[in-house]
Amino acid sequence: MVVLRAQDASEWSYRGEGAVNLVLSYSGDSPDFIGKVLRIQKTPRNKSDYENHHAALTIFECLLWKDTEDLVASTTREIAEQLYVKHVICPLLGREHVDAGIRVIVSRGFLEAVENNVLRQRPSWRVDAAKVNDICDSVLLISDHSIFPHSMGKDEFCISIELKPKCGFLPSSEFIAEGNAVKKSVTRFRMHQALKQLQGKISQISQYNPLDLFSGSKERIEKAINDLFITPQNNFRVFLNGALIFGGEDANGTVGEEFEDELKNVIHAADGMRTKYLLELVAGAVIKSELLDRLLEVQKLDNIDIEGAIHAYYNIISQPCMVCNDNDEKKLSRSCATLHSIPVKESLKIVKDFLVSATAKDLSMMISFRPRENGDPESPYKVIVLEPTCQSFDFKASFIDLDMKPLKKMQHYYKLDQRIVSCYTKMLKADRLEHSERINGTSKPDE
Ligand SMILES: O=P(O)(O)O[C@@H]1[C@@H](OP(=O)(O)O)[C@H](OP(=O)(O)O)[C@H](O)[C@H](OP(=O)(O)O)[C@H]1OP(=O)(O)O
Ligand SMILES: Nc1ncnc2c1ncn2[C@@H]1O[C@H](COP(=O)(O)OP(=O)(O)OP(=O)(O)O)[C@@H](O)[C@H]1O
Ligand SMILES: [Zn+2]
Repeated sequence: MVVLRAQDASEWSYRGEGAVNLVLSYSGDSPDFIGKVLRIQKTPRNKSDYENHHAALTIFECLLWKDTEDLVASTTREIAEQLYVKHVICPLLGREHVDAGIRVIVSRGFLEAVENNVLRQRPSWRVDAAKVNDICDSVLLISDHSIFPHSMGKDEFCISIELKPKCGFLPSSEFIAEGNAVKKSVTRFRMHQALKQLQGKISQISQYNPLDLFSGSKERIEKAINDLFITPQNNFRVFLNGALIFGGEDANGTVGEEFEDELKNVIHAADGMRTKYLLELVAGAVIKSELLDRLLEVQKLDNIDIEGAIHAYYNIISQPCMVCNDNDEKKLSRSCATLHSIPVKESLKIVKDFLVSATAKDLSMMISFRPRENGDPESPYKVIVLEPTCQSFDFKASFIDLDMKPLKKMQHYYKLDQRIVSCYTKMLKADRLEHSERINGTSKPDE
């Protein structure tokens, strides 16, 4: 069995990270690791924000996932996470687009050495927020979706686009309180932008509309990709041969000659045209891959919204419902109370579906392209043609970041939802008062 030790750490370099995991790419020559990345769990420095990520499923989570093979028998959270992807997510999103990965044993020395080696490449706010969880004894080894396996010769190029689409539909649940009706016409993404701006998390509101990306319409998809490019935030990144060339943590969306230059070996077009053509290529691949149709179905497992699912959550944990307790009947939608008399089995289904949907609303897609030479033999990949340059590309699309969301997060989801709506509604009111003319042109519903 392969065990990664301190002396192996130098072969792994920083690829990226999110809130929970650090991802490293491989630069050594072991056939076991070529074309793979390691996904290593982090732990928050301020532990009070989270559970201990290493602990296995809680009692109520065991109840929730009891029908899912060996998931509940997992002795650590890492094992449970991997089985969740394998048994729950893969069948829903398609095995051909998901790699559940395998667990690799690591020594504490390896984790410490890796942490030291990558420290300078990590964004400082991510370093302040979390460190490698060195009590983990295994990490996940998964395919590096930003390259094509066994091909990266000197003259070969691969360009990959990472998209985080977020929620692609508007909820229509009867459990949404009257005062929150705006949720039915404005996307969660758009409303969340307002809160993030207020919190100083973003400097510019993104014009990206997830409904465009999921629309199936070529023009709207192209618009969505353009908007993502203009304001990438954490929703859009570009990698060339596995190295980040656009977007990322401190992305400000500056479009420059440098980026055009980087594309030279991939898109054969005149200066000033390559970025445009790349974005067209991405839109074409989004349509051709049909991945978003499948993703949308999974997202829609959340069919009663957090304002309904929260009541089912309290049924499961057998505690008085804080939402019903805190609100007088008039504020809540009339049917909420009925959710407290449904059978446990139904509550479990509602919450399970909600959490699976939460994974689908937070995942990212990686779409990778490799130029095909004329006369290339048949390809195992899909092929797409970029009309303006007459180039054809192999392309593949995969989902990443498929984490199981902790059951305990249900309360957080409810509170965040209320905060997002309330912030957006207040902003609208303030805007109406102060700039009634301007707002008339910009607050149209998201459809
Ligand atoms: O709640 P959201 O929509 O803000 O999503 C969170 C993401 O924020 P975003 O708005 O995409 O920047 C957030 O992303 P960032 O840390 O902001 O890059 C995480 O993905 C978080 O999931 P987890 O806690 O890592 O399991 C995400 O939490 P979940 O809601 O998916 O649990
Ligand atoms: N299989 C992969 N192939 C190539 N790059 C990857 C892969 N998995 C992750 N990455 C890169 O590493 C980054 C961080 O990974 P990931 O999104 O899984 O972290 P996370 O902490 O779980 O994220 P989040 O904050 O959304 O929960 C990704 O944004 C992506 O750029
Ligand atoms: Zn309730």
